[in-house]
Amino acid sequence: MKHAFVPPADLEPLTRHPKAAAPGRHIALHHSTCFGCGDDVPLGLHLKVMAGEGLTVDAQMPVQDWMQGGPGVIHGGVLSAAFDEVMGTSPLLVGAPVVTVHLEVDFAKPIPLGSDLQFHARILGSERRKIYIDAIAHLGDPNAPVAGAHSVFVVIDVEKHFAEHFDKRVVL
Ligand SMILES: CCCCC/C=C\C/C=C\C/C=C\C/C=C\CCCC(=O)SCCNC(=O)CCNC(=O)[C@H](O)C(C)(C)COP(=O)(O)OP(=O)(O)OC[C@H]1O[C@@H](n2cnc3c(N)ncnc32)[C@H](O)[C@@H]1OP(=O)(O)O
Repeated sequence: MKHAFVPPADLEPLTRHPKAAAPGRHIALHHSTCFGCGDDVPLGLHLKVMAGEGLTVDAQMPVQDWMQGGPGVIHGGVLSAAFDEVMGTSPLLVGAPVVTVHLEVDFAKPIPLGSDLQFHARILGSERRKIYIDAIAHLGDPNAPVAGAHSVFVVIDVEKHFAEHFDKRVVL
């Protein structure tokens, strides 16, 4: 798949945290009203990101009617949000809470409503506080991706980062 993003060639390798979720287990450390992964939001992606082998994660998302952009196909922004969630969860494998600073998405094929979209993301490495990640989405054959993404996340101190906004959080 065509893409323009070039990660730095000299990224530091990262290693799995000893307490990281085992391959095949759900990585559950975000909050229940998150648009991407929360169980308590009526309109959300409800993604369950699963630890994979090494520094990889997997997720699956049924493409529902409300996600429509062009007639009969997924909206590019919904797909981008799903990539953000899947990739943003993966640094928990290395014990690092992050926020997104950069996200690029390549749309290779129209993705029909009603399809079962699969995601696979991998951590490429780090440079200081930045973690580079890429991902693909496919409809059953990982060798035939329908979309791809590249991202840069930055490791944060969660309490400090959200201190100013925490009181405005939505609790359902
Ligand atoms: C109780 C509630 C708990 C909630 C917990 C939430 C999250 C964390 C926990 C776990 C994560 C689990 C699951 C997450 C799932 C999904 C993830 C969704 C993530 C999102 O959806 S999150 C929303 C959108 N996100 C933002 O809301 C970020 C806004 N942003 C900032 O808050 C600042 O930007 C900050 C703090 C990130 C950095 O600021 P700073 O002052 O600390 O540091 P600085 O500026 O030096 O940047 C450091 C290095 O990043 C480079 N850098 C900066 N910007 C760049 C860019 N655009 N492209 C390439 N590189 C960039 C610099 O160049 C430098 O690199 P270098 O080291 O090479 O100089």
